[in-house]
Parts: sequence; C-alpha cells; structure tokens
Amino acid sequence: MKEVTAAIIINDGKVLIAQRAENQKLAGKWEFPGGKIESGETPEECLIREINEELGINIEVNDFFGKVYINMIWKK
Ligand SMILES: Nc1nc2c([nH]c(=O)n2[C@H]2C[C@H](O)[C@@H](COP(=O)(O)OP(=O)(O)OP(=O)(O)O)O2)c(=O)[nH]1
Repeated sequence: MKEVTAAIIINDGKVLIAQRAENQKLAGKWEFPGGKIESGETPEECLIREINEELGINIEVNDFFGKVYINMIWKK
C-alpha cells in the first residue's frame, strides 16, 4: 500500500489545485499538491517537504481534513 499526503491550501476563499507535469504519471491531471510518504517520515513532514519541492514555499500544517482509501488500477 502506498501512503500519500496532499495539502488543501485556501487563501482569500480560493482553493489551490495544481496540474501534474508532463513527465509525471497521470500527466495533466489536477490534484491537491503533495506526494508519497518516504520511509521514516511523518505525514506532516512529508507534506512540508512535498510542498517545498513542488511549489517552492514553506508551509505550516494546520488542521487534518480526512483520510481516503483508493484502489488504483493503472491503464496504459
Ligand atoms: N498529490 C496528490 N496525489 C494524489 C491525489 N489524489 C490521488 O489519487 N493522488 C495519487 C496520485 C499518485 O498515484 C499519488 C501521488 O504520487 P506522486 O507521484 O505525486 O508522488 P511523489 O511526488 O512522491 O512522486 P515520485 O517521487 O514517486 O515521482 O497519489 C491528490 O489530490 N494529490
């Protein structure tokens, strides 16, 4: 099982969503920015790292929104 974190960033009543890059899996799809939890990392640490890598900003994690389980099947 793969564990992923994603951030819901709200500013001025607008929610930030990001488009996946052309060189990524699911290229062009829209997502809440985030990524996979690495070994030894807490979900919060993962989120801070991913948002810094993807958006170049430093965030503080506030409220936990929720958890979902997805069964993904890849099609080529
Ligand atoms: N970031 C993000 N990922 C999502 C969302 N919904 C959803 O199903 N996913 C899935 C897509 C991917 O299979 C997985 C996130 O993996 P990723 O490829 O973005 O992770 P990563 O940044 O660590 O990438 P990499 O190092 O493996 O290249 O979670 C979402 O809202 N945000």
